[in-house]
Amino acid sequence: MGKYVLGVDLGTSAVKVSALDHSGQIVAQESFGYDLIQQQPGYNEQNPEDWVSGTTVAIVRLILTDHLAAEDIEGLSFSGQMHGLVLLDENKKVLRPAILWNDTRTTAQREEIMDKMGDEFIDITRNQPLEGFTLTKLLWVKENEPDIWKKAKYFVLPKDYVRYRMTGNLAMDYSDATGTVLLDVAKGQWSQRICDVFDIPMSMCPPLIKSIDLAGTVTPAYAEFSGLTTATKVFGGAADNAAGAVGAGILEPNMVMSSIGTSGVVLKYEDNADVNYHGVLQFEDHAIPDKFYSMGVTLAAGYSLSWFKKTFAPAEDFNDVVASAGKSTVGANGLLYTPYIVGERAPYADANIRGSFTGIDGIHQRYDFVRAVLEGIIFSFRDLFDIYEENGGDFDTVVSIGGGAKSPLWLQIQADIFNRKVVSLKNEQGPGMGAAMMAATGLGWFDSLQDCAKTFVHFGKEYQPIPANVAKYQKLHQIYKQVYGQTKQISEELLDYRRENLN
Ligand SMILES: Nc1ncnc2c1ncn2[C@@H]1O[C@H](COP(=O)(O)OP(=O)(O)O)[C@@H](O)[C@H]1O
Ligand SMILES: O=C(CO)[C@@H](O)[C@H](O)COP(=O)(O)O
Repeated sequence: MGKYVLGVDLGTSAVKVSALDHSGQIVAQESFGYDLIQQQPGYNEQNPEDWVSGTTVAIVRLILTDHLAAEDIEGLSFSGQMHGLVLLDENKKVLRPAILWNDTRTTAQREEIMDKMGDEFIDITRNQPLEGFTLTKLLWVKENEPDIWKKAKYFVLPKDYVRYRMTGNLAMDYSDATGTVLLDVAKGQWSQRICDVFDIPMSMCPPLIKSIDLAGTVTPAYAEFSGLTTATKVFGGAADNAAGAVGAGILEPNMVMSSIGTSGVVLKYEDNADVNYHGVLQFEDHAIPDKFYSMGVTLAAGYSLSWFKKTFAPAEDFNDVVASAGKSTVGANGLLYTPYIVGERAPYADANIRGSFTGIDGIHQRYDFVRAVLEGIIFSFRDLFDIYEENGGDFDTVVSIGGGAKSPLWLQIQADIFNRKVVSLKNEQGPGMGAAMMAATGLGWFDSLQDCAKTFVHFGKEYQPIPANVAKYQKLHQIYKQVYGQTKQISEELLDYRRENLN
């Protein structure tokens, strides 16, 4: 039996590869960053080759720098940024840069889908056809890039492409397939009806596999490229939020996950598909066979903070900038931020809304702005909690994961705004941990992901809500909720201005 599994977390800002042993300890970790290509407002692309190179560099470093013996790496699996469209030709060569989950150019296609299918679409896929999801991107290419469309023979999602390059086999797991909005969720198959209505050949849809299924072994070519051996087994993996939920131990309905990555997510485990959020929240297949989860997504969570830091504090240490918010007050001395800087997905499915600071006063310091950004992101999560509460959601524990969970101040702000206990993980790598757990379970180290969680998932510090702060944040959230409606028209006019003045 090999000593290690690798969890490959293919994020939007970077790929992080973690090596774990049988006890779930992370023995080594390497990452490699890449950029977004943003050619126009609303456009977000990445080059799939950057994902392959980044993943390979991280694996090479694990072997050469961290001295893991390649033959000890028994298996690996993935957590992948969701929805991004990777189009391949008949030789499985990439046809254009991938169009990502946070790319919102596809409002016309979203409307076209709803005009043609309406509620039938939501009944089949359990989701609205939002700009971020893969089907709208497929239709955009079909309508705007006919030469590329003619050559397109297959589509996959980001981690599926990396897995294909490692194994030579094309596949997609169910958890990511739900996010394409081409899956008939009840039947667990690609939807013939949706493919027919939009004239998409079924042959473009890759074979479906489970997250813990074996997808293949490392090819001789990839072994040479990466230093891995051809004996290493590669397992399906999951959408990053499904993987994050596994890695955060979200395996019971009384727990909720709050993830602050580039995007932000509030996610709830769903035992069955009976609950219906009518597309207001996303509804997805879980990495755990025959289980589901629902979630609401804030498009720019960690991205808001990274944008702020890059723009206003480029030379400073990230931790110092975040910690400076401690010099401000609850409510950032009366400054409010809405994180709609790339549009929003939930609770407002609105590609044209843009962010704002409201209440700027001559007394405000930069640290108040940082605090307002941290709080504004969590107010947007609070909007999602409100939806769960309106639907009878009953939960007492929030597990916080993602890069944002590195900040103790931000974890306390979450506890105060959610008015619930917030726990962090001992290691904040929820999705990477989940990916490694899928490899460990696929290899038979454990009988199930739930069984694996007992050994691999360890909670860290608990943050309890502070009653005086809870009361203040409840008042501020009522004010925050007014900003969307009052900035909607202004945002649209400003976006029109930008589009007219593109150079
Ligand atoms: N020290 C920190 N404190 C708080 N937030 C941080 C810190 N470092 C990074 N972040 C946030 O974490 C986000 C990245 O989280 P991560 O889970 O790695 O994202 P992704 O999977 O999308 O690549 C960044 O956008 C940043 O805002
Ligand atoms: O679009 C979604 C979920 O529907 C995002 O959550 C992406 O899956 C990107 O995740 P991060 O890079 O922020 O982890």
